[in-house]
Amino acid sequence: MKVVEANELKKNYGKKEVLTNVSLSIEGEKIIGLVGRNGEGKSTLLKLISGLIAKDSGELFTFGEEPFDHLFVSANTIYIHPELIFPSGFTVEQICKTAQEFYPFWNQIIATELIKYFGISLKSIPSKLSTGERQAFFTIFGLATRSALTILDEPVNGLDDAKRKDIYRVILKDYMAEPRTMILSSHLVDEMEHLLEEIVILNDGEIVEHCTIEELTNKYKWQHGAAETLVDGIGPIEQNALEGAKRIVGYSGQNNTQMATVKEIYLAVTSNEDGGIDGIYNKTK
Ligand SMILES: Nc1ncnc2c1ncn2[C@@H]1O[C@H](COP(=O)(O)OP(=O)(O)OP(=O)(O)O)[C@@H](O)[C@H]1O
Repeated sequence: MKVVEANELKKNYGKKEVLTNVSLSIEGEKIIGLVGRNGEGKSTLLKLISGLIAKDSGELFTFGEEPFDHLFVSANTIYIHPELIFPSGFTVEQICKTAQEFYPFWNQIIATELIKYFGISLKSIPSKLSTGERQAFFTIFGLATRSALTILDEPVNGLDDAKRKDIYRVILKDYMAEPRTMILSSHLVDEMEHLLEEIVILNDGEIVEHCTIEELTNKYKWQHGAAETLVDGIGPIEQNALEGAKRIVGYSGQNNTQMATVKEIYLAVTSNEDGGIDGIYNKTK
């Protein structure tokens, strides 16, 4: 069964069109990265998949069901995001205890041991934790539910370098201990790339790429040469005094190419080629 299936999915907030035409198919146990620029609609898509908000039109199925307000979907899906709110006054320990009643595969040992490892007191109240501590708790909570569809929206938000490294390791270990479908959304593509089997790139209300990391890096490459010799590319041309111009292009066998990183490809695929910040300042001259 497909875990997620979307066809021509649309979502607006009032007059603001956010998702205009999303088609997506996710199946199997794997870790998938969802990336896109700020405000492109990643969280909106994840909320739709989790059944927290309703679509406007198109088709959307999670575990074969229309997800909005669907008990089976909510029992098998966890959506963790930095603005998560737990019942006020509940301690971390009480939240974990209550979670056992909601989540049939809840792993109490993993939850409490990881919470302690990250230096969080079981007696603390999430709203009183520091941003990084709270996020670590949220991500641990999401993983400990062991939900068949585990969605982590910005799982390392506010965490320092060392803690981010730890959280990535925890995500991978937890996935290996209990393989399931995980969707991670983050802007730190280069940091989480090693965890991902597939990547989904959202841009202008649509999915512009959904493939394995290997397919992505085989598809787009840096092309080098004099500016006038470069074929039309997708990214901005970067001038380099020694090497001539270079840009990322859909690879079509040119021999003046070299591998681009996932982050470079993501930035090129989602760039809007207006005048940018330079253009704004040039207007004032
Ligand atoms: N409840 C809402 N009401 C009105 N507009 C909303 C609402 N939620 C989100 N938006 C708008 O929809 C757009 C997409 O928001 P969303 O949070 O899905 O983007 P995102 O890709 O997750 O962004 P970011 O990377 O900055 O977290 C934004 O322009 C946002 O302002």
